[in-house]
Amino acid sequence: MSLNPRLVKESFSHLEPVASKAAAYFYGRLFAENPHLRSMFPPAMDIQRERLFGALARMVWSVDSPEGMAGYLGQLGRDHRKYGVAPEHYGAVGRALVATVRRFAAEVWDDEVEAAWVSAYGVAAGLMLDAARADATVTPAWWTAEVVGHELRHRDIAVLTLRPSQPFPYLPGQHVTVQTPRWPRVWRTFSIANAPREDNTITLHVRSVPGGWVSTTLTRDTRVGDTVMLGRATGMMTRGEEDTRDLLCVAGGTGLAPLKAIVEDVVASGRRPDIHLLFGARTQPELYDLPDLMRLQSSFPWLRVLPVVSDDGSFRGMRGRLPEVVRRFRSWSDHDVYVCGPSGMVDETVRALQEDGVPPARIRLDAAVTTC
Ligand SMILES: NC(=O)C1=CN([C@@H]2O[C@H](COP(=O)(O)OP(=O)(O)OC[C@H]3O[C@@H](n4cnc5c(N)ncnc54)[C@H](O)[C@@H]3O)[C@@H](O)[C@H]2O)C=CC1
Repeated sequence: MSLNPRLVKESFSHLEPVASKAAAYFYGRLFAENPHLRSMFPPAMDIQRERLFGALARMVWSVDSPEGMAGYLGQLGRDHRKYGVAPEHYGAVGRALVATVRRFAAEVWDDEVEAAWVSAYGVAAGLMLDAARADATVTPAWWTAEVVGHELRHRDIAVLTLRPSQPFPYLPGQHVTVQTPRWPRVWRTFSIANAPREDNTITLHVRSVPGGWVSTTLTRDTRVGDTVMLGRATGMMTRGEEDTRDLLCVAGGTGLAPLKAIVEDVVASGRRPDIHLLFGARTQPELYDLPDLMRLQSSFPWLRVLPVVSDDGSFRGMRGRLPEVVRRFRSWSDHDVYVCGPSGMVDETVRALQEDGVPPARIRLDAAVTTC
């Protein structure tokens, strides 16, 4: 059976306009044929459905680029270890997937298209399984971690320090998935807010969002001494050895977390680039980490921390929306720039930077972190 990227892509385009229906059908079919698999998934499947489609779309669009496919699916395979996924589950998923595409791409479906999907899924599953097997020889599927610090810095924002029970490797700028005992099988992603420490602890900045099971539990119902589970750290918003330019970090709200980790890492490296850290919040009390940032600034004179408040006329410091402050402050065209925060803020800030002449390759963002 040959891999035929064109047939896979053409047939998949019939699913895209009906993505949520197709995802619901896929899981319905999977659980009807394999009821024992239902207990591996969280009670509410909405985020799961979105993730499935996002993952499928990435697989399909990289199907003719072996490197892109291997990189992404390898990561996915390693990440799926924490769900308890075993080799036999791949067959069940493959059958439900092919049945789903057959149903929603019925008008173009024939034996050739079916063969193309079976072949593409076989390659994808093989890449995921190989990566998961190799990973199992070097790291656990997940880590337990004790909560050793919990500070409610604002009504809705907590800073948690966790001590994983085994060495927890990560790079500054990466994020981690967290599960709490209150919500089994519900994993949510948070950025790590510190450069690696000798005591192996990590810090997370968590804002409780309305309806957010994990974020609310971590903010309001978690205490020192509690235990959580961590998945492996992932993410591409990291610094390379060759990154030696001055830095601009633009942080909106808890989007500060990964940028603080990067700044701490630069400070610890002994290098001395100028760093501007714009930390934006809607109100002054939401500048939840300012005292810590000011301490960091006083120990590293090349760092300038600039708090910016958007919705509070009584704030006596810099006021405005982050993208506008970025625009009016100075030109950043010779800087490496990291941007993290609400998606609207990130999009607008990126536009401002591009208009200023910062090349896209020097603007670093973190992909799709949903924290709720
Ligand atoms: N690794 C990642 O990608 C991470 C992403 N985040 C994301 O950061 C966000 C933080 O949310 P909050 O703390 O509630 O921030 P927030 O809503 O309180 O806003 C923080 C700052 O961003 C500005 N802002 C918000 N929306 C804007 C828009 N559309 N255009 C221009 N400026 C805007 C505000 O004026 C304020 O200065 C969440 O969406 C979270 O998912 C947080 C941590 C890590």
